[in-house]
Amino acid sequence: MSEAQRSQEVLRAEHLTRRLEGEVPVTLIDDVSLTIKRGEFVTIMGPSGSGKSSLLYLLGLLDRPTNGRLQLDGQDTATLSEDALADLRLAKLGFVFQFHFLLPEFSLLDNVTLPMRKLGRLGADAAQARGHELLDRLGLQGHAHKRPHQISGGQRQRVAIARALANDPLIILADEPTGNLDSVSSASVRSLLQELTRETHKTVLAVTHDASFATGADRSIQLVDGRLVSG
Ligand SMILES: Nc1ncnc2c1ncn2[C@@H]1O[C@H](COP(=O)(O)OP(=O)(O)OP(=O)(O)O)[C@@H](O)[C@H]1O
Repeated sequence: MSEAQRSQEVLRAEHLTRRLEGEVPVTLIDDVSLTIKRGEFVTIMGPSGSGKSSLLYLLGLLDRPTNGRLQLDGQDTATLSEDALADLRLAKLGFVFQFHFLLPEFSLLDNVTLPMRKLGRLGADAAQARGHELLDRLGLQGHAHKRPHQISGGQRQRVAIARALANDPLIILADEPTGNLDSVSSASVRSLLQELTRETHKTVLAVTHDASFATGADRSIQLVDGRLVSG
């Protein structure tokens, strides 16, 4: 493989396996190998309990495999400490979950600038300016100083996307991002994520039950019983 091809890869999983030991051992993910390229919009689909969230957690460095290797942006992650993994997540990954996980006592702007303040790359003024820019981009202009309970569920999810974009991540990982939304808000969140891949060349990896998500995706990964069956 040439260097140029390799640099297009943002994630490379080789034989990833995640087993839970115990009286009755459970294999959540079973020998999954895949590569994700820069700018791809990939959905992860499959029946309930097939391991979609487990795979996303492994790919998002929120869990460690029992076997196999994972490279993020060319870096092997196996030997990294918990702190180093947290730093890598903060700098290179953005997460959107089914529940927004916004901090209720913080304004929307503070929720969005929090990851920037943690990373410390931008000064306070630049972080505020970027926070406003992201909220505006996501159709939340005029709401920056509201708190999460003062806006709708669809708007909260858009704030969660703005927060995921805060540190200009390489990859956005989304776990059922439209699972709690009505159909209109779902469509808006879906098209926002799709626009992001087109406009900013972000890579999006989304677990979803929503077939219309897959229609607009570059690729759909199918899981059954923790195994990759296509994609
Ligand atoms: N901590 C755990 N202990 C025991 N079993 C677990 C644990 N976490 C997940 N599982 C099991 O592993 C399997 C995969 O779970 P996972 O949540 O990854 O599936 P999923 O495809 O995302 O499901 P859903 O679509 O219902 O959210 C399921 O059978 C689940 O019950």
